[in-house]
Amino acid sequence: MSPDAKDLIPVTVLTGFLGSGKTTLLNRLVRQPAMKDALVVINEFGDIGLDHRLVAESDEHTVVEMSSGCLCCTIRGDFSRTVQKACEALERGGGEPFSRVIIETTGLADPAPILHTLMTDYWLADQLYLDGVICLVDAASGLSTLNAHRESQRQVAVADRLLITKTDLVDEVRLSRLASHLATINPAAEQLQVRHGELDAEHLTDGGLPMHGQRADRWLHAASYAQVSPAAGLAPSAPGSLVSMLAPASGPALTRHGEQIRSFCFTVEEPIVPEVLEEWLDLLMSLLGERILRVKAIVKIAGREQPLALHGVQHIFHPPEPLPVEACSDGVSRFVFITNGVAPEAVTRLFDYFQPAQAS
Ligand SMILES: Nc1nc2c(ncn2[C@@H]2O[C@H](COP(=O)(O)OP(=O)(O)OP(=O)(O)O)[C@@H](O)[C@H]2O)c(=O)[nH]1
Repeated sequence: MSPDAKDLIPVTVLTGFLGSGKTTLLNRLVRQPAMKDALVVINEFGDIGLDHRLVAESDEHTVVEMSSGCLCCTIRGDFSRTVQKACEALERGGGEPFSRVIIETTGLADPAPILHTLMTDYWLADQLYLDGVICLVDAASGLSTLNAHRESQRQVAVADRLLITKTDLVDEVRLSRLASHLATINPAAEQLQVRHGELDAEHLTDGGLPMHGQRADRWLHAASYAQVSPAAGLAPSAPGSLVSMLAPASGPALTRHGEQIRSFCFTVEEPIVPEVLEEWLDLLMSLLGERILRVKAIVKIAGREQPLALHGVQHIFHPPEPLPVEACSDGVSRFVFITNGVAPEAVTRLFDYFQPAQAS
């Protein structure tokens, strides 16, 4: 369902490695008038509820503490119940619904499971929509953290917006080195600099699925990525020969943890037959789902006036959202892939495999 078809509550997922400044930012944010009716869901890692005590100081806001473990890996089911209980309590008390939900992940979390939960949990998907993933990166330690921890790379890779924090601790040269490195992992994410958590709450909003043409461009940022097209002119691939493409290919250097973040935009000029789209994505996700960190697409379907927005994390896709016609005014479908070591050719060859044979 389209977010404006029903009053769904926007969700911001706030991620970033340990010590990157998430709590500092949240403490500032929750004091802004725009955040008055927000629900902040935080979680702890280990026994020290430092985050909670700090955020709880702001008594205008409902803060739900998850009592044990890490949101993304041990208490995913509880996450749904926690948000549900908070919403129901508010309703019983006659309060207005939450204007926004902010989920702070632990510094060690891979955000993908949280995004899966938002897409697949029946209750959550009926009440909330993802309005964006915001990732904090410490200007001083960000480069070494990215090199050493794959969670940190994944957090950056799936983000819609990157906040470079602690910019007071580094000079311009280090800052621009970090900014360039972040752009190689995630070329489309807007980068903002933040000192001591000072950020206008408006920067938390509008990272999610597009509701009108202009936002659609901003959401996809297709032009920021390396462009690839169907492998026109190449002999159709047998499925067996595709297997060789599925190994991580040459490209950006592997990190110590074997991650090789690659992103690209696959462009298809002609409207896509719905069955081709379905079969291609099915096979792609079943063969490569674990290595596809995020997919966003605006697709022109053959025989359908309204384009569709697609949005997936690993092998899970959000139900397609119909968009206004102007969101795809040139009729070209664009798929942005952020992957761990998937060669663009694997995506394009698989697509070609499902194309109807051309009469010679
Ligand atoms: N110099 C400087 N220090 C900052 C800034 N932002 C945050 N800090 C400090 O960095 C440390 C870590 O910040 P937190 O906000 O606790 O980071 P976090 O991401 O919540 O940390 P975890 O909960 O461990 O993941 C704290 O001592 C903050 O005071 C900044 O802009 N400049």
